[in-house]
Amino acid sequence: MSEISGVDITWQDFSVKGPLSKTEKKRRLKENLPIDDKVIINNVSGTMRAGSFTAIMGPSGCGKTTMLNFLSNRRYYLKGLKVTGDVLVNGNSRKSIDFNSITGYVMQDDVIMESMTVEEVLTFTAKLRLPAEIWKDRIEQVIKDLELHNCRKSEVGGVLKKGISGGEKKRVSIGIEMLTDPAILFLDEPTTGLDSYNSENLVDKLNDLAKKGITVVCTIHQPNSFIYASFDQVLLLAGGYMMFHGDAKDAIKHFGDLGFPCPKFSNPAEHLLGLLSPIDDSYESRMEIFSNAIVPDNEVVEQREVRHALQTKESTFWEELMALGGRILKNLTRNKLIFVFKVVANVIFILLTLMAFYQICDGHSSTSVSDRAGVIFFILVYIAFMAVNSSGAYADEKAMFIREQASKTYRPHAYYLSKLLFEAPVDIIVRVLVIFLVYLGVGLSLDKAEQIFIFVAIAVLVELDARGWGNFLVISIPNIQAASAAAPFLLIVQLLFAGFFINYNNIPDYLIWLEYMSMFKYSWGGAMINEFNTWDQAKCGSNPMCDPNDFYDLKISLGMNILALAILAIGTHGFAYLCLVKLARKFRL
Ligand SMILES: Nc1ncnc2c1ncn2[C@@H]1O[C@H](COP(=O)(O)OP(=O)(O)OP(=O)(O)O)[C@@H](O)[C@H]1O
Repeated sequence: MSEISGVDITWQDFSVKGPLSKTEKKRRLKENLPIDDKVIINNVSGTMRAGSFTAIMGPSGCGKTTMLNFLSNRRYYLKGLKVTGDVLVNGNSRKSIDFNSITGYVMQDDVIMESMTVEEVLTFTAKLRLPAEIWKDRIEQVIKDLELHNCRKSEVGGVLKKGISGGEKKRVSIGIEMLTDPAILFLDEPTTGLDSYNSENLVDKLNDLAKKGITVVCTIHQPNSFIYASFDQVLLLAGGYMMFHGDAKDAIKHFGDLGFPCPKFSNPAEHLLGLLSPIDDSYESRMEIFSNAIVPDNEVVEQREVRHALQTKESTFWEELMALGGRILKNLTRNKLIFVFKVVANVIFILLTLMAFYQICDGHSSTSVSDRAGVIFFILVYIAFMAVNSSGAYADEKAMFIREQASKTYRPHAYYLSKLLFEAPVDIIVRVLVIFLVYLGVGLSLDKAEQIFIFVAIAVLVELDARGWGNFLVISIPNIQAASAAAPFLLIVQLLFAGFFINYNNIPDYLIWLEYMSMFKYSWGGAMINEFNTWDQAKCGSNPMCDPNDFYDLKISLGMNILALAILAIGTHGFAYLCLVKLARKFRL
């Protein structure tokens, strides 16, 4: 590990107030009590020294996570709260330094690309954030420090595919943050979900990192006695106060001296949490004793330079695009099941369509006109529904995107473009093959060779439009289930106003804007004009249907329909991209 100039972090007069819950507000209103904001943390100050390992502990709801968010500057998570106080780093105001570049934050959940190996995960971040001369050595160092040799070539895995263990996964999450050699490492409940062996092992590793000069700060729920003994510092929060901050061993003595000794053979952490939790009638009196005995932590830190020992870099757009593209391709080739499913779904579609509509369009009767209109509509609808669902990758990767944005690993436009250039083409190639086969099989017009190519071009634009809508929904709606429910609804509305179910003339004026936004209006209209381009009305007869342009009120030219589809594609992807930028801004530190 490179030499870190140690960093002391000081917080001064930190207070947090938050809105009352609805039920509490109702109760207070009923009892004529004031309904002011509740105090979550009340004017606390203190310092964590370089090279210390501090655990923030306290009963549920005491403000541990809020405190960690404040210290680590994760402002988005403090939204809705009234927060006051300052943070100093080596005696300098946090605002005066690039705080993000000297910190790492490990989220409670390990959000890592499941199909990649441990080494690939580390390489992805290292290549983007570190200069070419050092990234390989740095990966080796992190693997050594976090003892990841045994699993370096193993896939991370997930719920459906067994991969590395939970403890290893957590160490990989820490490793990603450690690549840039941060001076301060924040961890939100790092042992949650781990068995005691893995928890102890992890805490050991964190202790080792602290011994190398890093200021390690974590929140923790109920550590066992071995883990408690591994902390050098504990910060105990309860009832809005910092009840204790200092040596973990001194905490036992402090509360013992106040008349609450830790019983023999019991877990000190459990004993302390029991004392600080409202579990019995004597809670109020205990709190009074503890708050009167608070030793203020007003240690003055002399001002000194904040120096980041390791040189990091800002990657170029091209590097980001290539790294993201490589990750997408690895993910695609390793998730064979998804690929197989897509191929099978398309093959079934071809077979069913050909069984139902084989050469149905071959004819010159009025029935053939409605058959052609129906088949064209059916193919376009199929493409749109398949494409709108392909935005799932954005949903699966949202948490990972947020983590990577918080550490500014790449820019949102590189991410969005990588999806369009590396993920979409695989689907589009499959779809083009399907459309060729179906077009020939159902017997759509081949009077002019370009007709089939124009139809394919229209279908690809529908694919892009639907993908744009899908991306927009998945990125802009925070709830994935709500976004999935909205996608078919959005398509159904566009279907209704395509001109197939309701003739354009019959659409009420106040709903006309829905017609203009319908990708089916332009794709179906364009494909119909293309299909009947060479139509010989004389062979069909006098049935009104024999003049499809007039019967279906197809007024927009083929070129204009294609242009409208292209504008819709640019518009929907543009909106989706803007939502992605907004999402990234929320979480970028
Ligand atoms: N953004 C917010 N808006 C409103 N209230 C909030 C917000 N964030 C936290 N709170 C409230 O602040 C209090 C402290 O929450 P916090 O999550 O920090 O506690 P915690 O000690 O980490 O809890 P736990 O151990 O259960 O995770 C809770 O009452 C919570 O409801």
